Amino acid sequence: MKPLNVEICDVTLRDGEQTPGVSFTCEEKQDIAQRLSDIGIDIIEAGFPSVSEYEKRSVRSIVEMDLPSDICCLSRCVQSDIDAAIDCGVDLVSLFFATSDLHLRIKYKKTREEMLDLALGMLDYALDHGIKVRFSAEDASRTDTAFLKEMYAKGADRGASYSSYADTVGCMTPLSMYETVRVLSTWLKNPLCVHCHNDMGFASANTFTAAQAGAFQLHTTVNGIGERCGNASLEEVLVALRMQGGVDRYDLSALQTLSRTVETYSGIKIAKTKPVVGEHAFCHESGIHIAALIQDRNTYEYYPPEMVGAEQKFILGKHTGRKGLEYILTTLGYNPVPGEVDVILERIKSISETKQSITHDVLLSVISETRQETELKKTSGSDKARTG
Ligand SMILES: CC(=O)SCCNC(=O)CCNC(=O)[C@H](O)C(C)(C)COP(=O)(O)OP(=O)(O)OC[C@H]1O[C@@H](n2cnc3c(N)ncnc32)[C@H](O)[C@@H]1OP(=O)(O)O
Ligand SMILES: O=C(O)CCC(=O)C(=O)O
Repeated sequence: MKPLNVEICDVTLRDGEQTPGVSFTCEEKQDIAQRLSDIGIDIIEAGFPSVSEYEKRSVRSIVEMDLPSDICCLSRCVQSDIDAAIDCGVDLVSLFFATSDLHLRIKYKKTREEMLDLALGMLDYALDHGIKVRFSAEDASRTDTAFLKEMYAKGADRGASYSSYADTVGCMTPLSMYETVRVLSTWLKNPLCVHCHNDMGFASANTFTAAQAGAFQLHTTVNGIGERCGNASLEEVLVALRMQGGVDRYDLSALQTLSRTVETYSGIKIAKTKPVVGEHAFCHESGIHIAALIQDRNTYEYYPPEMVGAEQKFILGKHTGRKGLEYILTTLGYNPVPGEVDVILERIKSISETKQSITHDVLLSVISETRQETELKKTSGSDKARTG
């Protein structure tokens, strides 16, 4: 498979931090940046320096880490925002403005032309100060295509390094994303970036589909955190790139620790069923599945857990089958005698049906209870034989 031609700009430290209630300390941001860089993430969006002095210091401190990744920050089309980005010494600034008529009217009270002129002036200002610019359309997915093309064309002509398309309210579907990105990326003079939100649950799918359609820079956040329903999730996009896009240059084995780190720092709990990093991503209870998995893991695991730094787990419960139970007992060093598995299985199912988890301790007590009963039966059997 010819690998997709893409790079990742991870925006956990900026859009991820816009998750309501989340605020990373400078040290936490540095730790996350280091981990992203270790994975091989191409660009790290370190923050939005105009938010506060502390935020500005945090962005600068990440620049000073001198990581192999390029460092980027966000800026409105406002001179003081660009000055703050320049002061931080970032490699790239994402200079954004909202391009939809709705946002232009409500937020800026300006016409398309007025706002584009203002943005182009700010683009020139940033470029004159030697900083690379991503010229970004906020709410691009609800913007008139002719205006979007005009903005991108004028930005590229002035020297913007990238044109960026934000699905700010997550209104795109994979099909509309494919069609839109195909048109834009074949037409554009500079590489296209996509920034997808998750309001319909399509952020990662839209991002991957955009890559297949020709987008170059993909925006992600760890665990998919971000405004409202979040952004495209780094781990999902990286696994899709590896499994379906032929991209193998990122070190996926660090994804579990990165994900737990961001969970701790952000306080945003990861759903158990979250792809790649959820507690259940490689966890199996169903008897039919385990019976097949113990012969060949490909039957119910699309990619090996080790690839993403995780491990396979078998859980006992209502849905356990005989083969799975036998396998677990043998792995734990118990060699069940004939009939024993059936008794243990029945007990496990009925305990589980009272909503109790079958922890290791519960299993041990079920085993020991069953064994005692088997012993008792044996003894009373031999007593009967003696007396009878
Ligand atoms: C889609 C996105 O994720 S965009 C990023 C959103 N992130 C954030 O807003 C988080 C950080 N924000 C903040 O800390 C603050 O909002 C700040 C520091 C940026 C600005 O604070 P304030 O000066 O108090 O402005 P406030 O937030 O009330 O309003 C936003 C202002 O920015 C203006 N603005 C918004 N986007 C842009 C833009 N791209 N270019 C120029 N101006 C813009 C608005 O028109 C409004 O201007 P006004 O004050 O003249 O009406
Ligand atoms: O394109 C960007 O760099 C920022 C846009 C953004 O965060 C959004 O629209 O959600």
